Amino acid sequence: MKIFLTGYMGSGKSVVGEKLAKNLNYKYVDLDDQIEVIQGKSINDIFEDRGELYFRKLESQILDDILENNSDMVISLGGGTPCYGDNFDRICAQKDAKSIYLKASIPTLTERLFQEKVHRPVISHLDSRETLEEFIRKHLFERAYYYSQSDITVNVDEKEPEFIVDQIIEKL
Ligand SMILES: Nc1ncnc2c1ncn2[C@@H]1O[C@H](COP(=O)(O)OP(=O)(O)O)[C@@H](O)[C@H]1O
Ligand SMILES: O=C(O)C1=C[C@@H](OP(=O)(O)O)[C@@H](O)[C@H](O)C1
Ligand SMILES: [Mg+2]
Repeated sequence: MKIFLTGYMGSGKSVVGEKLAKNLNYKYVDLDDQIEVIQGKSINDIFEDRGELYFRKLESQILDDILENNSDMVISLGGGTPCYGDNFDRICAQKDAKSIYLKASIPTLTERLFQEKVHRPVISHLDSRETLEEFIRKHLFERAYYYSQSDITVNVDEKEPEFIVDQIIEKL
């Protein structure tokens, strides 16, 4: 089975995904890490040198490779992956797969992303906590349309990653 983690930046897809894969003894793929390895560049540098559109094309191509692979695996998507092109339709069309939305509140996302925005080119220009929060509010409003079509939703606020893993396994 393939398990896709969806959700906004900072919702914990990478942290939870890795632990979930260990727990299930599944292969683990972080889509962003794959892109960085294949390109030999950080996500920031890809955005800066080639632009977001180029990044979105890579993201979609690597998703194709994952969809063609038949191993059991947990895949941490990027926050934008389900929201571009037909990526989410292709994920939904995959046999023996489940998508899981890690749902975090705006205050939780703002708190986490304010510490880590330098690694995320989509938000790195937002200087204050207030502008970041306002951006997240609008952006999440658009993107939640996609995330909420996932098979399973798990609320992640104030929960340890290990507890979230247990909840996912229970819901699966
Ligand atoms: N359940 C959690 N509780 C506390 N901190 C978390 C939790 N999940 C993720 N984090 C922290 O939030 C930040 C973003 O997590 P990450 O897994 O990179 O999110 P994503 O891949 O969805 O962008 C990291 O610093 C991570 O350690
Ligand atoms: O939401 C987005 O558009 C993005 C999310 C990032 O992944 P995380 O959600 O793991 O931070 C990464 O793919 C890139 O910076 C763009
Ligand atoms: Mg991530």
